[in-house]
Amino acid sequence: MNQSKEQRILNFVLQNAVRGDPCSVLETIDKYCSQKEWAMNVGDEKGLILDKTVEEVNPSVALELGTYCGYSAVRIARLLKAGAHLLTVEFNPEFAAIAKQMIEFAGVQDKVKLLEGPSEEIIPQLKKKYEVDTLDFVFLDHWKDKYTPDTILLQECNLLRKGSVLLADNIIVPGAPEFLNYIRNNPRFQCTNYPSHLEYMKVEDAMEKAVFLG
Ligand SMILES: Cn1cnc(CNC(=O)c2cc(-c3ccc(F)cc3)cc(O)c2O)c1
Ligand SMILES: [Mg+2]
Repeated sequence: MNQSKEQRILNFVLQNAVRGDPCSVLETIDKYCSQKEWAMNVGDEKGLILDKTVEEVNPSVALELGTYCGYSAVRIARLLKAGAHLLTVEFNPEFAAIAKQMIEFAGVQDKVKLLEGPSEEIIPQLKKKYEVDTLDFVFLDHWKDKYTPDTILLQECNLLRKGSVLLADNIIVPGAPEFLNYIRNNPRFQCTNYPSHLEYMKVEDAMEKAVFLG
């Protein structure tokens, strides 16, 4: 059975990156996906916006929705302080299997918990099953039509506190118009737009930061 693109990306990392070196893993994925096969990792340009936001928040508990191959999980985890951790949710079992290996190869597995399943089922379990109190940082990068329902669900489950920071990818491409309308017109969020480009392309994209005001 021929390999998936995601398997080819993982194999390229296993053969070309330095085990235990997250930066090497990120560089190698970006090299493959810019030169050989495009893939929907957040990439190195929007990745810098993600880095700056994570460093500014310095989260103890972070949540990522949409793991894919684990690129942004490695990107976030490499910046977390001792004792901090990232919970990352992936619905697609093939992607989750790739991401698990990517996270372990990068050596950040002690900081990352990969949860496989639909976000709408996992979010209501975070407090009791995963011992989360509140989330300091949330990276939204899954199905774009799930950004809004999942943001509402996070609030309903009391997982956000005053100052919790949401960062959403793909505001322009593929686009999340309903989310943008919801979050920018919601007085409980303070929003900031970060213009950028679609990963590995000259196409315009953007990220949106939304701080929960409590
Ligand atoms: C299958 N699947 C599992 N997770 C997801 C959620 N992610 C996306 O859909 C996603 C899509 C694109 C994109 C795709 C085609 C295109 F022409 C332009 C952009 C870029 C991204 O950064 C994304 O995050 C999809
Ligand atoms: Mg994305």
